[in-house]
Amino acid sequence: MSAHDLGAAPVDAPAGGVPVGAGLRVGVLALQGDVREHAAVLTALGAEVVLVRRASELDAVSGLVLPGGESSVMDKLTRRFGLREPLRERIAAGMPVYGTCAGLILLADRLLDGIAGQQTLGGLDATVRRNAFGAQNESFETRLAVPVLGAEPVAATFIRAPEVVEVGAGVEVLARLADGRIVAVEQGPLLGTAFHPEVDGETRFHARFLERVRAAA
Ligand SMILES: NC(=O)CC[C@H](N)C(=O)O
Repeated sequence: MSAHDLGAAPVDAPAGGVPVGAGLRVGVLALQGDVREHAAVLTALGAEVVLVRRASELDAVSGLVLPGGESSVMDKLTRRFGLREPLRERIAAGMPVYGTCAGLILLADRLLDGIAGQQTLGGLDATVRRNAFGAQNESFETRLAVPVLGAEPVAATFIRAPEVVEVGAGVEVLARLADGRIVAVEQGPLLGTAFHPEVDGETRFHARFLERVRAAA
């Protein structure tokens, strides 16, 4: 499904008719990765979306999505664009953030199997292993139970995905694969998934992120 299709897809407004993102201005870190897909989902949920490439754009948003892509490249680009420290400050100050795949890697306090010198932004008290699924399983789709999102399972696409190998006491595990591996977590305003709901028309994680943004505002 293309970003255009996602943007055009009707999304049911919640009871009462007001979209979950109405009146909220949120960002998508737009240095690299699947920026358009996230922007389309957030727009469909009623939010105003800012593509964040510089600190002044970060200042203008009250929540941020870290997209999928390549975490080592995003790490380098956040430093080159002078975004690393502003991002760390906003995360430390409690800004709601949703990271998918490479974005989850960026959020994690501890990283295994990064490239030499690779850093994360941190904030999420978790250890994440990059490219955790071997060559035969580099990309796969599955349906996942995510009880906090309701009874309907989540369609989850994994693309050279990380896994969460350890979490601190303050982190809630939202979903595991059948083999027990942790693939969705939440710690206060920080939400992370190893997979890509934005490519499957799955909007519930983004809606949950937007609810956090509204609560923090
Ligand atoms: N789909 C993805 O975001 C892949 C993540 C990528 N393997 C990384 O290390 O950042």
